[in-house]
Amino acid sequence: MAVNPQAMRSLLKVYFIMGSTNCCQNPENVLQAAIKGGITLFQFREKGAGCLHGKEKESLAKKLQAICKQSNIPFIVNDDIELAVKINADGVHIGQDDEAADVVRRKIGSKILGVSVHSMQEAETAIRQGADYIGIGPIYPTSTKADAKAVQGLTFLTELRSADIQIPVVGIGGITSENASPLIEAGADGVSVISAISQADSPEKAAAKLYDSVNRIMRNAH
Ligand SMILES: Cc1ncc(COP(=O)(O)OP(=O)(O)O)c(N)n1
Ligand SMILES: Cc1ncsc1CCOP(=O)(O)O
Ligand SMILES: [Mg+2]
Repeated sequence: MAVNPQAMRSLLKVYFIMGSTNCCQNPENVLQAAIKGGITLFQFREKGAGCLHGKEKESLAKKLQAICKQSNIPFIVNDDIELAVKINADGVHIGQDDEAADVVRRKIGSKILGVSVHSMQEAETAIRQGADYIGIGPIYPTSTKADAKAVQGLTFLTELRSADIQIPVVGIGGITSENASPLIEAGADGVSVISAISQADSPEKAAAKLYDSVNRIMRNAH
């Protein structure tokens, strides 16, 4: 763990994830609008059919990183550890099909490390290997990730919190401002979304709605 858990929890409240293939508009405009709406953390996830590679990917990453920097929003890179180190991103997010968390921790030093987990065993390993937060999902059905695991609802999150596992947790998969409430009530520190913001007519309003609902639920639930 490299980041203070309380600081990490605040960053996870509204965690926006996006790559060029998720947007119907210019990705830089979408990110700028999402930041205006109140997102607390950003992940660059350049993945899927038609995504950018090599220099083009790096160039978009740097543009989005600069936008985040202006507003003090930490910039996380999905999967691509080399890129994260090269451009000095604030952190990385990896899953179970990516490099092992302890190997990644050694490569990134004190940057933020997020790990996707789907079971108690994976959660315990991620914690032991130095994760700052864990991502769990898909909570609800999603059409954004073709190879997503089975929908898990709130079962695993509830199991984690009942076992008194305190690591910062963010939920992912099909989350919107309308269905975020049970997730926060079950102990998540925030929501991570792709389409709820990137595909919205107004990414700014969508981000603001998510921010308001997460904060309202937190005031009542925690
Ligand atoms: C916050 C967050 N949680 C989960 C994921 C999914 O990661 P992974 O399982 O490695 O799948 P890909 O995103 O790499 O397709 C995530 N990216 N972010
Ligand atoms: C990357 C990822 N991992 C599990 S579900 C998912 C996609 C989330 O996208 P959306 O918020 O559009 O459902
Ligand atoms: Mg991954």
